[in-house]
Amino acid sequence: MEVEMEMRAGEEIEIGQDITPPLPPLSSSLHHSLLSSHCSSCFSPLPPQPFPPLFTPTFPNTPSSYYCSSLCSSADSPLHVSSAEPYLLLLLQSHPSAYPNGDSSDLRAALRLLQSLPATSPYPRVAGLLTNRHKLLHHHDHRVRDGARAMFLARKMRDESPNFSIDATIANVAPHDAVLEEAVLSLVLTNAVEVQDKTGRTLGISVYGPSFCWINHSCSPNACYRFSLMTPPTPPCWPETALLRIVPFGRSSGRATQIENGVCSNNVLAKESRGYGPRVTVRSIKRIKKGEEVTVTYTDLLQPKAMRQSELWSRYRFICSCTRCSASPLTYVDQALESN
Ligand SMILES: C[S@@+](CC[C@H](N)C(=O)[O-])C[C@H]1O[C@@H](n2cnc3c(N)ncnc32)[C@H](O)[C@@H]1O
Repeated sequence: MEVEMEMRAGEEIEIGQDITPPLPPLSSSLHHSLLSSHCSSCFSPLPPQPFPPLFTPTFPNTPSSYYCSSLCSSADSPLHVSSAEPYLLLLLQSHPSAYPNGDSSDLRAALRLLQSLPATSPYPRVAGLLTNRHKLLHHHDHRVRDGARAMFLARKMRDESPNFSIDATIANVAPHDAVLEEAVLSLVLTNAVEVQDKTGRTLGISVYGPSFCWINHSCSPNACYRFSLMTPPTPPCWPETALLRIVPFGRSSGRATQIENGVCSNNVLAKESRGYGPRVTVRSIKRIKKGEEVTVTYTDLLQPKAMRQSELWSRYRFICSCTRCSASPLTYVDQALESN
């Protein structure tokens, strides 16, 4: 039976309080267009050129990862290479039709996650995180099919290196070869958040553990989140339970039950978390009673209801039924947004 996860307040929470510690990402990746201007490890802008090469790209004249310091390079470049990212970037450069989406950040975050996952990962959850693979594929989601195929090809090229031929590799992919890649890419599309700097500029995406990813959406949320960009060496990794003021609940057949073991012991990837990269902290924006569900928004709340719903459907394939969306007549705020 499928269990849906949610997070609830474990204690009374006043407005404007941090309710999680700064949580490190399981996987993150810069947006494709920022690869040559920002550090792939800490996401900060690269110093002006020329700066000493800190990492030699696998393929010359192909987009790659660059780093602002030798610490960032030694923290991140082994995963960049072992996850098959250089092969994906080479593939997308020479065969852009392999993933017409343009931005490769979701595929790269998924490749990195795949590299650090335990070999036996159960479906429909991987490391506790919902994949939503069936739901996304059921709605003919080409992002998942095309993206998983590109990920599969990149991993195959890495494994066959140096004897691969891109054209021969593409021709030899069978329709059901990329099931694992489909699951992990679906997980990224379902759970990743856009990382923004202090000015609100979007830098890339990150996937966090269950303490963050089990928080559901509401168009009238009681919490928000912010990022802190961390340069290695970072302060010691917070145990996920330190300062964690929210507790996980599993809902099946409408009934919600608290998950006894807490988040940390359920999080098989907690030990694998990179410790560097953008950390996320959740903060209350309303008073939250003990036992009340904690929610954030997955969409721009300054849009009319129809646009919010359409965005949530096209990205996540769910219809929001929060109090604001089901209010009839429309709330005062929604009336004002509709008339603009
Ligand atoms: C980041 S996960 C949130 C945790 C998720 N409920 C779980 O069981 O792991 C995002 C997914 O949760 C579900 N979800 C989140 N907010 C929702 C809402 N307000 N109504 C219905 N489904 C929601 C959707 O399936 C969405 O793709």
